[in-house]
Amino acid sequence: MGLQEPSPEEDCVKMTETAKDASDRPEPQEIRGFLHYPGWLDLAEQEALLADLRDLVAHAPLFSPMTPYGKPMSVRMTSAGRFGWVSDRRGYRYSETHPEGMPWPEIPASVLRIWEGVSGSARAPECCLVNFYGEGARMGMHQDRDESDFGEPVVSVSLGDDGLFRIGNETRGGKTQSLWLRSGDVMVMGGAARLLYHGVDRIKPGTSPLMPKGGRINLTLRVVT
Ligand SMILES: O=C(O)CCC(=O)C(=O)O
Ligand SMILES: [Fe+2]
Repeated sequence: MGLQEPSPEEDCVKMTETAKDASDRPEPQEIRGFLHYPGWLDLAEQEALLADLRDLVAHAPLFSPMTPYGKPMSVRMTSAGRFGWVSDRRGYRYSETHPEGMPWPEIPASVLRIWEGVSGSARAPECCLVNFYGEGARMGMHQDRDESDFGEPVVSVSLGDDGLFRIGNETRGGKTQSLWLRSGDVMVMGGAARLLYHGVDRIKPGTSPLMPKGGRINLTLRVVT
């Protein structure tokens, strides 16, 4: 028996056990208008996504962007989609090519499914920015405002080490609130909260079995045009 192909009925049971539907997904927790979905991706989904990202980075290597002030950012980056986010002495902007000159790879289907599950948008994302945080990397408080339609949300996906995410206000300064983003978490930055300042203070190395060598990956999905 053990070596036989599963019967169609057994196959069907397996399908219902592995194919997630909306009711298996966590409910969001609202924080300052951002929607946090803790554990949106299970471990198998995180592993599949990581494999897709390894492939992506093989085609579009991570680079260390320079701020317009001439200081390298501590986060390494790359992108997928029609547009990628780049920064150099000329400033921050979206570009249709990687700094090495080639177009960006397509956004993996595993990533598009997350957007479809949480964004509530009728459009498809045109950029998947991939941020890699090694030990000591951080991202200063900023607004995401290089996109042309602030009616479209930015959807963020976290993998690997825990990251301390800080949410502020529509202008710089003021009181802030922080939370740890963990591997498999999704955050939707949209609606009235679309232009809130946010950043990552630090990561906690060695907190995720997904990436035993350490590091945190954050994806942000954006409609650009
Ligand atoms: O790493 C994160 O959780 C946030 C990244 C971010 O805000 C950005 O890439 O604009
Ligand atoms: Fe951001």
